[in-house]
Amino acid sequence: MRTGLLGGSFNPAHGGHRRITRFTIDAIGLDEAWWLVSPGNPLKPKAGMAPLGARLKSARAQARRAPIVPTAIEQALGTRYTVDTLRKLKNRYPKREFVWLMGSDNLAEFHRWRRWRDIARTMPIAVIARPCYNADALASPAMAWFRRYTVPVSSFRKKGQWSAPALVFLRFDPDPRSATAIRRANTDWASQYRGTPVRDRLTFRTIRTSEGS
Ligand SMILES: Nc1ncnc2c1ncn2[C@@H]1O[C@H](COP(=O)(O)OP(=O)(O)OP(=O)(O)O)[C@@H](O)[C@H]1O
Ligand SMILES: O=C(O)c1ccc[n+]([C@@H]2O[C@H](COP(=O)([O-])O)[C@@H](O)[C@H]2O)c1
Repeated sequence: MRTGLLGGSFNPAHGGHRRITRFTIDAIGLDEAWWLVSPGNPLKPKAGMAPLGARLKSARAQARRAPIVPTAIEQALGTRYTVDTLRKLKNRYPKREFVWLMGSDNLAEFHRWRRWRDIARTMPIAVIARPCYNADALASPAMAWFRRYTVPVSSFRKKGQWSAPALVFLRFDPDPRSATAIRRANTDWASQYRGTPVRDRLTFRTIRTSEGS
């Protein structure tokens, strides 16, 4: 099973997440993608972060009828840093072939992530172009290191084992949507997702929608 992993705050999930994920599934030949709804991005402030359950519910709504599985598995694994999450996921699902997915805004900051080169050695990475961030991403310290590992899309689609480090840069119709814009327009977006707890379909855990993550 070729599985893409899109980590994020999903505060809230939006149509841009759905669109880039579906494009990526088609472009690099994935069976499905998991959205790892983060208990808390280590580089982002806690203030303004909606409860994990509400963010997971918003992800469920956006993933409907698509081969996308939203999950709060990092909470179950007890991990915050991506390097730890990916190592544990590979141990837990040894038969899956994973690829890490992220928008170009994250590539621009990637050199600040804990042990980012180890992340790159753990699994291949697909970066999705994002309006306003591509120039910074391509000029970033991480990209200077990745340059020698950059591969064309066609090599991702080939059958057989993926190798790492490998980075593919995907350019689709740019999608300007962002969670920041949604929060600006509606500071209380999470209220529509309050109420009944949400069951994580991957971990079978039940997560409340009213409290901090
Ligand atoms: N419109 C988009 N185009 C490309 N990548 C995107 C887009 N929106 C989100 N992503 C990527 O999806 C992942 C999860 O994003 P996240 O949940 O942080 O949403 P966001 O819209 O970037 O949020 P915020 O505005 O709060 O930073 C990240 O890798 C991010 O780069
Ligand atoms: O591991 C790190 O050091 C690290 C630093 C910043 C962000 N991340 C991960 O990057 C993903 C995108 O986060 P975000 O908040 O930009 O949507 C999410 O899975 C975070 O846990 C990871």
